[in-house]
Amino acid sequence: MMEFLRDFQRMSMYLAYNVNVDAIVYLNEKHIESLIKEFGVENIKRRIEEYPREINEPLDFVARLIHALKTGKPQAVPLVAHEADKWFNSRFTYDVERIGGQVGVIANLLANLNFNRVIAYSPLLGKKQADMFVNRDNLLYPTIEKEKVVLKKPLEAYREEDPVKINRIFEFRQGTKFKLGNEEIIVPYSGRFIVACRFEEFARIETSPELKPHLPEIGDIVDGVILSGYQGIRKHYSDGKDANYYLRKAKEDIKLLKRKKDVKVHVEFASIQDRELRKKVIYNIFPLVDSVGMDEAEIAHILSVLGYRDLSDRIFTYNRIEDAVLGAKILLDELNLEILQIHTIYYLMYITHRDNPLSEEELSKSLEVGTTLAATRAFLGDIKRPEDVKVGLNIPFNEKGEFVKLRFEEAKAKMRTREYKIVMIPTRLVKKPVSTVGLGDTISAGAFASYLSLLRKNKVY
Ligand SMILES: Nc1ncnc2c1ncn2[C@@H]1O[C@H](COP(=O)(O)OP(=O)(O)O)[C@@H](O)[C@H]1O
Ligand SMILES: O=P(O)(O)OC[C@H]1O[C@](O)(CO)[C@@H](O)[C@@H]1O
Ligand SMILES: [Mg+2]
Repeated sequence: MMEFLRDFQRMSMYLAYNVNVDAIVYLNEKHIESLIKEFGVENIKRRIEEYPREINEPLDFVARLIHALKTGKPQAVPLVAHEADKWFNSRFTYDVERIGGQVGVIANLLANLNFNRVIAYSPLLGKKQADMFVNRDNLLYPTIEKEKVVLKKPLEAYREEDPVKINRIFEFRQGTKFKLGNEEIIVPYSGRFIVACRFEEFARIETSPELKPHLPEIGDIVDGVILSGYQGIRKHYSDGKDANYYLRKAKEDIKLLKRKKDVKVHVEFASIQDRELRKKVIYNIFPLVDSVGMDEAEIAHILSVLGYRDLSDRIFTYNRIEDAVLGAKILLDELNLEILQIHTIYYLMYITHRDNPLSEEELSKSLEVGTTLAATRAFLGDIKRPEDVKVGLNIPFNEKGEFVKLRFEEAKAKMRTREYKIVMIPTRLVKKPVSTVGLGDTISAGAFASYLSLLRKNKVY
């Protein structure tokens, strides 16, 4: 771990596109019971059956939240109605506000780990968001002056008029018990439910036309790129633009970043409820990038739109390791990724093609960086300096670890895996995490950065 931390100080990373404020509520039994009382058991059950993919009114939220609590899976559902947005403010008081979005979470993490340089871009940068970035010399926002890139601290670069996006995060904990009519529900795993604000003003996920021509030089000066935020694209915009337009722009960005130097690009996937949009993002973006990270709910969602509905349902319902391995093989092959990383509550997994230059041992080490950082953040709430990571190193691997390893070996023995390298490690799991939102982003950033560092060591990058 420590050798990676040293290496990180020589590395630079470019991040785009999403930064927001996460307004967090720690859900307790009282909150849930009072929502059920207010909206009525039958209404909620009916709405769960209808499975709304957007929040147009509060009942949509309550239904999807209760559904998420039953499965214990991480979920994010878009909020599209302004009325419902107001309801959240009147109905909940938020326990904490912190920086969110893959770019927000990862930028602060890498800057605090003393990366040489973290260039964090998002099309909008309001004051509140600029304030939430750590104020350090190695965390910079790209601006353009006299047609040249000038990297500035976010606090010197924000635009007063830019709106600030607020997502509502509901943190739930394993073992929380409540009744839905006669049904007793016990939340099986801890996690977060995200009400992702999707108003049009926040949905223009793109690089500004001024910055865009400079992406080749940015790609050239960094060691890696982490992209996310495609989940915020809409199908249609009021000016006639559509998802195809923004995805074409997104593809251009990746090609530009790789133009001067074939810099490795990681995409951190996030939940996309709309099946058509999800499919578009997968088919447009994944084939252009080297590495993708996601959680177990997201791989199930992806497999479902790629036509593997049974497998998808099995992953969602039974959490079996052989299903996750099979799903990962399908994804790696169909989209021809260099490396795919899946994080779940009990284990992390990498799958690559057999010819990947890293050994399975090295790949495992890279995953360990991911889970150690996540455990540190789960325990402390934040990682403020490299030394904090010692805390994560003292968190034991979870108690299902041995079982996970056994099932993984069994799955490998049963399946055709010769063409791949597949490694799995148990997670270091914090019993009472400060919060869980952003832990996946943390894992992926640590795993990708250490993957790059190992490629470097092997002189293949
Ligand atoms: N209490 C915990 N301690 C350590 N790691 C955790 C804990 N809870 C969750 N994690 C890790 O964080 C991951 C969450 O990832 P994800 O669902 O992508 O979250 P997000 O998108 O909010 O970053 C889990 O798969 C698990 O590996
Ligand atoms: O999809 P959006 O609205 O960009 O938000 C991403 C969400 O995912 C997270 O980055 C966690 O992965 C949250 O911090 C954030 O609320
Ligand atoms: Mg995630």
